[in-house]
Amino acid sequence: MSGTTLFDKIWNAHLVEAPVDGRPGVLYIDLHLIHEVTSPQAFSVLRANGLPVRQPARTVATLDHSTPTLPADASGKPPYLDAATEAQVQQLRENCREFGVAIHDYDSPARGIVHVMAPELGRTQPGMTIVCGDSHTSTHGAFGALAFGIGTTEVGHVLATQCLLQQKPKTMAIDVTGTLPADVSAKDLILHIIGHMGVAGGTGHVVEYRGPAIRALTMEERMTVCNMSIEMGARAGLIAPDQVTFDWLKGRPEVPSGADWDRATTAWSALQTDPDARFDKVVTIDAAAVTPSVTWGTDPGKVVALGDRLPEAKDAATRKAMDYMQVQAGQSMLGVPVDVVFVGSCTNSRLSDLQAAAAVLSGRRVAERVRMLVVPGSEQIKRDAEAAGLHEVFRAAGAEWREPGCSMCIGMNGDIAKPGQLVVSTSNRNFEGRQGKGVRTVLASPATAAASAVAGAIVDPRAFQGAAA
Ligand SMILES: CC(C)[C@H](C(=O)O)[C@@H](O)C(=O)O
Ligand code: SF4
Repeated sequence: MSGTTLFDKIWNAHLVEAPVDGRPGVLYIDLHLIHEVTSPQAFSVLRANGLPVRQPARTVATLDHSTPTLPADASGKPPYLDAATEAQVQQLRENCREFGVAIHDYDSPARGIVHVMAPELGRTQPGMTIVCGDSHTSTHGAFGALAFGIGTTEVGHVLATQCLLQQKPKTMAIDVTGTLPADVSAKDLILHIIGHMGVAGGTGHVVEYRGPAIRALTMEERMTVCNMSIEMGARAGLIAPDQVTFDWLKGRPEVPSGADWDRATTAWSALQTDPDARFDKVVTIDAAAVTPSVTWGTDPGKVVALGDRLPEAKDAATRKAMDYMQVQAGQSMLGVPVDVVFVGSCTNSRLSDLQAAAAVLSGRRVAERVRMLVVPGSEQIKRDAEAAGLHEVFRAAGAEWREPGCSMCIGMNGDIAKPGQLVVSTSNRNFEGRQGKGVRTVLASPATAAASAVAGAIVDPRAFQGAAA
């Protein structure tokens, strides 16, 4: 008999009832994260059926998508885009009060993008099952947790039962061999991987990222990688926990301490794929071959290394994407004029991301033609960044320093660009119109985004390393 994968270990430990004859299994959920967009209907269903939230202590709410990133006015009211976004926030507040769920409201020092704040609090822990009505729940897989997005109906199921009906996914290993070159980021790595796999390459699979290049990543970098797993269609991304994970978690508010910590780390250390375990699919990626990369099209699989030429427009979908993005087969993305730069989102809004952008901007100016927004992922990151003086670097360079939230990643709060504008964005999706009607999104690393803000056009950030003269 062959060994067991990390995925199977977590799956088996949480199975209340195994899937049989095509019927889904019942999976126990350790942590349910909720935000204002995908939870209102679920609470309405509970209310209509007279059901309580089964385990409020395993449910955590935050405000992120619809929250303004400009500070409140003199009366203390946040400047909402419209009545609908304000009502959404108010509804989550009321639902949490009525059902006894903890919410990180504006007065919470821990509020932030759901996939940023839960790890910060130490709510995200190895070996857990974690769900949220949000596709980028895959982020939490960086800790060796089985974490994936669910639909609003399922949010209701989990609220009511703390369980989820689930078909067993297939397993895939992505072995990242070698060493990532200096000045090439985790964002470049995951863009490269998605470019290689395509947007459907991971469909139906839970992907475990392995190998020396993954082991060498910090927790923040691992979160960036796992965050975008969904963009290749994967159900979830996973990285086995190790000392890097434990060091990052130790001392966080919701993490066990003392003897409980020792017991926890002993248990977590067993969360490894056995050497003889078999995956349904294995893919190998050479980290040494990764260079700064960006997207050129309207899905995250249309990736090109900076300086390389865009592919031929051989099908209608490619031609459509090129038309929308106003790019042509055979050109490079270097030198493409930039209107807006967005540094933020659950992919790249953590302290190290802001530091990478600040390192480029320090002593330099954002180009006249460019508007640049820097949006920390959480209140904690905002405090840490300000303590380190990063906000001053951004402001001195001419960038806007905002309040935490999803912001221009999706633009639900009103942070959008103008039709036709090109945004270099550190987020994870470049769909048509996502950052505003007719807006063209180019996904990039924080360093590439910041360097392009200075140049006013897409540039290779390696030309900007080191302090400005
Ligand atoms: C609003 C929410 C449902 C959505 C998601 O599921 O991912 C959003 O976070 C996104 O990034 O598109
Ligand atoms: S930052 Fe963007 S991708 Fe992440 S949860 Fe918010 S909208 Fe979704």
